[in-house]
Amino acid sequence: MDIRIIGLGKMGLNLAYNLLDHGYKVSGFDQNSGIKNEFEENGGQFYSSFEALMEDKEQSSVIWLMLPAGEITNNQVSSCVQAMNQGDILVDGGNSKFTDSQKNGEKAKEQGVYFFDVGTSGGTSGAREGACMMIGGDAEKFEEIRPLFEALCVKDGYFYCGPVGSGHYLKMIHNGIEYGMMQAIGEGFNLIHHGEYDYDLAGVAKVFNNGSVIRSWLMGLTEDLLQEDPDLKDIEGVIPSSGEGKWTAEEMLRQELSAPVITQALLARYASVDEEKYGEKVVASLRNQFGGHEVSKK
Ligand SMILES: O=C(O)[C@H](O)[C@@H](O)[C@H](O)[C@H](O)COP(=O)(O)O
Repeated sequence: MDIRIIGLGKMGLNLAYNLLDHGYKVSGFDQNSGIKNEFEENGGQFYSSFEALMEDKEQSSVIWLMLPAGEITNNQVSSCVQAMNQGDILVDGGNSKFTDSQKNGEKAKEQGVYFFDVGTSGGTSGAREGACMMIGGDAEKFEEIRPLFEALCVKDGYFYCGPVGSGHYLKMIHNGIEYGMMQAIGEGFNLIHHGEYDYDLAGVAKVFNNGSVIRSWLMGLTEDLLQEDPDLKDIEGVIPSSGEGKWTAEEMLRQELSAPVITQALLARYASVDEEKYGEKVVASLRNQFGGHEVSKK
C-alpha cells in the first residue's frame, strides 16, 4: 500500500520516514518545497502542488493529512474528496476538533470516500519511532489500513475507537489530561524550587521517575530539562495552547460535568499569556481605594 501525505511538517515528515522504514512507498506534498531534497534523499517522492500529487495515478488510494487543525485541514478535506475516487481512504492524523471531523466525515461520505479521524500522540519522536493513535471511522474498512497502524505505532499503541469523530474526541480528552498532568508537575516543582531545601531538581525528577507512583514520560522529560538548566533562566513562563484543552473544557460545560483540574490547567495557560494583567490592575486599585492598601506602580 502506498501513502500520499499532505503536510510534511515536523509530524508529517517523521511519520513519512517511519512508513518508509517499514517498506511503504511514500509521496507527499507540502507548501514548503525547502524539504524536497531531504525528503527525497530519504526515499520519499515530493510533489510541489496538490494537483501534481493527485495527478499521479500510479499512487495508491490512501491520503494522509498532517496539517494544522481548523480551516486548513477542513479546506484540504474538501479538495481531497473532490479529487478522490469512490472507495478511497482519507485519513486526518492532525489534531482536529472532533466536531470538524464529524463534518469532514460527512463531506467524504457524500463522495463515497472513507474518512478516518486519527488522534496522534507521542510527539515527533513518537511519529518517527513509534506513535500512539486513536482511530475513528468505518470498522470494516479499517481492516484494510490496520497494517499501517501496526507499522506506525508502538506495540499496543493504536486503538480503533468507533465511528468518525471518536478518534479526535479521544485525543481531545487525552490532551485535557495532558494539560492537567503537566500543570501538576509544574506546580509541584515550583513549590520545591522555592522551598527551604536546596534540592538537586534534576535528581528529584529522576527519583520521581524511578519506581514512584508518578513515574512517567513527562517526568523523564522534566528530568532532561532540569538537567540542562535547573533555573530555566532562558525560558519565559508563557504557555500557549492550540485548542484541545479549550475544547475539553467546552465539552465539560456541554455535559454539565466537573473537570476542575483540566479547566484550571487551561486557565493557568491563559493567565500566563496575558501580559497586560488588566484584571489584576483593577483588583489592586479597588483594594487601594477601599482600604488604602499599597499599589505597586510601574
Ligand atoms: O499527544 C501529543 O503528542 C501532544 O498532545 C501533541 O498532540 C501536541 O504536543 C499537543 O497538541 C500540543 O497541544 P497544546 O498546544 O494545546 O499544548
